[in-house]
Amino acid sequence: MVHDVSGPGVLKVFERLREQGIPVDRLKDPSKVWVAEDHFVPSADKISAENIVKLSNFTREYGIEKHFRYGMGQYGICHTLSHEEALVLPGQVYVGGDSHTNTTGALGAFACGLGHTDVAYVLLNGRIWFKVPETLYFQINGRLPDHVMAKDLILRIIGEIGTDGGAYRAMQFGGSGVENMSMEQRMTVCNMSIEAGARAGLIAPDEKTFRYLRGRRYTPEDYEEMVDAWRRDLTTDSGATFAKSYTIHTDEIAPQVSWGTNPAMTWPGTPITEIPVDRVFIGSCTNARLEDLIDAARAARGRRVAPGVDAMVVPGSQDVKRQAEEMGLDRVFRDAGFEWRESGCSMCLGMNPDILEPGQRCASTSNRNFEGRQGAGGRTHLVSPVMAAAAAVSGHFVDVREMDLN
Ligand SMILES: CC(C)[C@H](C(=O)O)[C@@H](O)C(=O)O
Ligand code: SF4
Repeated sequence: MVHDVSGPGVLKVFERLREQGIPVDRLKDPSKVWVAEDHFVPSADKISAENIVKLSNFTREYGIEKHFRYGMGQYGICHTLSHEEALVLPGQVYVGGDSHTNTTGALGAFACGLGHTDVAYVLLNGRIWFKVPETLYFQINGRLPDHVMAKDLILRIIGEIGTDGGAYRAMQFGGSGVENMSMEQRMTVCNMSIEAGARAGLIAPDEKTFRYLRGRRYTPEDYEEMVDAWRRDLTTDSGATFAKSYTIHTDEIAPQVSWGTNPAMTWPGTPITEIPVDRVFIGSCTNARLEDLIDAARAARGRRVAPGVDAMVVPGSQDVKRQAEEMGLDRVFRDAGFEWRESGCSMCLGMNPDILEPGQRCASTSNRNFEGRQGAGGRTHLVSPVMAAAAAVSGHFVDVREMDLN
């Protein structure tokens, strides 16, 4: 997978190879390649327009058919499309020109992000070299308490092990807590494994996974036979050894609000209700799937965005948007004063016009609170969708467990 940032980056690598006389006139297998336009949107500036032209030329020249174009039918964030369109299947090795490619480990694929040079290599050769990572195993027991979401669980885990706690390891999640999670929640967990430095996030596929991938646009014709093989082969070996194992009881998890400028900093010791917010962003590859929007709507329904707060909802894909609209969620958000937008990365990163102004503080369902991530001089607090919506209607952070949710 390449998108509107990594695609043009890969093409630069192609140019350099061409200068050195290395042939780059055909890809190993264009049917295994797909392209998304998500990072620069919404944007009408020169660089983004040029990048979209480069991507279009690229897919035409190399015969790539799976190109999800901004503004046309189904499009959105690459890590939402990869699942919704069944572009990746359990047991596959999937690489993408984006660090959150880890998300797709939730399907039981070995999925990870690569730099432009490595992506170029894969496109041309159909293979890549990996040092097999050691595995950290997270045994999650129980069921997430009311109002506590997968985002809270993964923020809590990263808070515990640190942003290098998973460095070049696979973080595997299992146990009843994971079995009880929906596919969408599992994606949130694997998505943020990269924030602990992990090479991959991984969840063994189960009946939920198989059901989820059935009947999608790129679900293969012999899918049921594949499922039979996966049921047999893609389970955790009983004698598996892990570099380290952790046990987490879901009832210990509380709603989280990140503090500071990396996703491991979650415990400020300041009452969250004393922290006012200026902006609220419900979106990104971490938390903009249908279930996330349903959860956020529980805090928005029948309420109003607090005066002075600017809040927006950016569905992860146009299919998510359409399904949410069929459920009337757009009305819930709009009536409450949220903006309801077209899909893309939007305010997750400061690469398009959706940015914080200096000094603004944002409750964001995204995954990175690095300095200036959402705009120079802005401050980001990472939260779950329901915590973000609750902050929007309250004007400051609140503990959703104390709220009357609809
Ligand atoms: C722009 C892109 C290459 C980058 C990434 O790889 O993660 C972006 O998606 C991000 O979240 O920072
Ligand atoms: S939504 Fe954010 S984290 Fe995800 S791919 Fe886009 S910019 Fe990266």
